[in-house]
Amino acid sequence: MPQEQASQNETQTHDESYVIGYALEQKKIQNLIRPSLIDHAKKQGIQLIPIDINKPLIQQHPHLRFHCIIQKLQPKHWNNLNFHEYLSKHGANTTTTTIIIDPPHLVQKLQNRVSMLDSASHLPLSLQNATVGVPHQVVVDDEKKTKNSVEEMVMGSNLRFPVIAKPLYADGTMKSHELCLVFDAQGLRETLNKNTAGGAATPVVLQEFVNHGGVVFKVYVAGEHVRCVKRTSLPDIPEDKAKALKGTLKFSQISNFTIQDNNGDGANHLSNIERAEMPEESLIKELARALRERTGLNLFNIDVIRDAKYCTRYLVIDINYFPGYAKLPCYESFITDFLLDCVRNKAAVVSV
Ligand SMILES: O=P(O)(O)O[C@@H]1[C@@H](OP(=O)(O)O)[C@H](OP(=O)(O)O)[C@H](O)[C@H](OP(=O)(O)O)[C@H]1OP(=O)(O)O
Ligand SMILES: Nc1ncnc2c1ncn2[C@@H]1O[C@H](COP(=O)(O)OP(=O)(O)O)[C@@H](O)[C@H]1O
Ligand SMILES: [Mg+2]
Ligand SMILES: [Mg+2]
Repeated sequence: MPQEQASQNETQTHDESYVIGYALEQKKIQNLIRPSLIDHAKKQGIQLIPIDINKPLIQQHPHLRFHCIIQKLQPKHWNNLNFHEYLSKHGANTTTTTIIIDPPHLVQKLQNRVSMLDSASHLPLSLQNATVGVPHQVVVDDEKKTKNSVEEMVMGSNLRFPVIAKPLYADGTMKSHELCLVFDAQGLRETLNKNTAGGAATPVVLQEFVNHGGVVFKVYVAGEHVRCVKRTSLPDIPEDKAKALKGTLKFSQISNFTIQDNNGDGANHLSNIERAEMPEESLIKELARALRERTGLNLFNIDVIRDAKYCTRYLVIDINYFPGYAKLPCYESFITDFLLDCVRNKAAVVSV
């Protein structure tokens, strides 16, 4: 594009300007609301305004009308803000509707690793070869723990070692990201025993561990906008090695690590990440669309792995509400385009 035209586009004035509020915790604001996003949004006619999550919205910015509000909140903050009071003034029955993205009762379903994956099971995807499912899993709560031996839990649920133990509640706490690979019955006994060092508090889900080439595909969704990136994951465990492994291995947020593969011969080889082929774009798009429909949500990402044994078998292992979009290249336009859709084409979004 010629430079003149480019700068003309950048300084282009907008017939309409939109006010979008963000109700987020401080850490999230620092990660997401960077000057580059504020600038990009501004050029598209969007003003991004911080909302104090500790007091009622009705008491804030009395001279502004919010076209849309994005949020990632704990229940106490949701109560503090009292959106309902605000909406009764600026909501659906008035001429100045404020859209709030997304409803908390739907977000809540992603905070439990069973209801989270329910939305991804038996997906109505029509693709030539590929299938998308969820790994086999079982919940262990205190009652189950006292009534069943660990052997019964595993065998009776058609699971086999290794399994991954994950806290049932994915509520954003550090603990909810503390996972554990469990290699044998003794390891599981230790994992389920809170009183031992490294023991996980129940309820936990025990999930089938699936070899997948050490790469997780993260599918970021913002309304109709979808992007998929590759990230580091757990390495494969060959079957013969798995039989010899004992005990447990704790890990946390492994996809945030960058691992340089080195085969031990001093030479740098292509990493698993570089080697891994991306899933077909049509699959990613259909998956995102189906999950938007199933969850009723706009802002989430999906962790997907591809079975190393059957390369057309994909598994959804995690769905996160309002993830770290700033890790995406050019996330500024990704977020801004979604916000523009919200305010221009209200029918395309689901709100409170
Ligand atoms: O902080 P980031 O950028 O690592 O984002 C986290 C996400 O990382 P991702 O974008 O999937 O790589 C992260 O995804 P994972 O669970 O690690 O797959 C969560 O969404 C996390 O939110 P919460 O702690 O579960 O409430 C997200 O944390 P918050 O930014 O919402 O605190
Ligand atoms: N069933 C599974 N089989 C193989 N690896 C898994 C499985 N579930 C999770 N993992 C690995 O563990 C990581 C974290 O698990 P995940 O369910 O996404 O928890 P979190 O919410 O903490 O991100 C994944 O990114 C992946 O690397
Ligand atoms: Mg994850
Ligand atoms: Mg998660």
